[in-house]
Amino acid sequence: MIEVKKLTKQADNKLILRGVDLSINKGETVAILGPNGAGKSTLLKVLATLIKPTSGDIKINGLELKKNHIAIKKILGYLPHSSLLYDHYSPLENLVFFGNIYGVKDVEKRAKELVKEVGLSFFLNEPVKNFSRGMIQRIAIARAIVHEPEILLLDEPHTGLDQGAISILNTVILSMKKKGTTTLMVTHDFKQAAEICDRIIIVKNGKIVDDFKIENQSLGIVSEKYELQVEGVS
Ligand SMILES: Nc1ncnc2c1ncn2[C@@H]1O[C@H](COP(=O)(O)OP(=O)(O)OP(=O)(O)O)[C@@H](O)[C@H]1O
Repeated sequence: MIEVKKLTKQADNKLILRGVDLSINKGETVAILGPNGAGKSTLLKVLATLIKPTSGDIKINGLELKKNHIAIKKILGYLPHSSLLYDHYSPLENLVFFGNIYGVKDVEKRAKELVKEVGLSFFLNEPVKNFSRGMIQRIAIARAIVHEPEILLLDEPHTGLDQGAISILNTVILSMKKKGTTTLMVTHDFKQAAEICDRIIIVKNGKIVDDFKIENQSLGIVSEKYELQVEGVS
């Protein structure tokens, strides 16, 4: 459960988030859409405890973010724009390294399973520096879920992935959803948002301007509402 009240974020005299109120239930898969510069990544970074809000309250699983960021970090999986991987390490070494930080049990077994899940077993021991952007993104996704987080925060997860990898990622997100994981996903890809999310939030100028549930993977409704809110087309 994520509860955000009157959240603002200011940087360099610019108000990036202007009073965000948001409540997300356990197990929901939520897409955050919006134009460039709307504040989507900033919202995700605040929730990921990477940057501090200027004002407002955030509670995650009933814990206040301000006071409990270490406990909260353990239940979060965050995929930023950059992969956070070590270039000279292989996928196995990277995942074992990050798994150990989170105290993952049988970490080598878990790492190998994840590399298989993202379809890169053949490259298990190759240094990541030799990988393509899409391959790096696959391992970055594995890194974000190595500790089986309760909450997944994904910043443009589909970017750079080929069709095969997109379907692997969607399978990973949906299978985590079945286990009760809550996912927030910033994306520009309406098709993927409609396909795997059950709720859409539209952010514009640092505010939530629409928040609705979708059923039956309805891409049409997503595009229609986005155009209405962001491009002012009715
Ligand atoms: N640390 C910072 N200092 C100053 N301005 C910042 C900072 N971080 C972000 N901004 C500005 O805040 C605005 C929102 O940035 P953010 O990255 O959250 O947007 P976004 O909605 O994720 O955009 P995109 O779709 O392009 O990734 C942008 O104008 C950005 O330049």
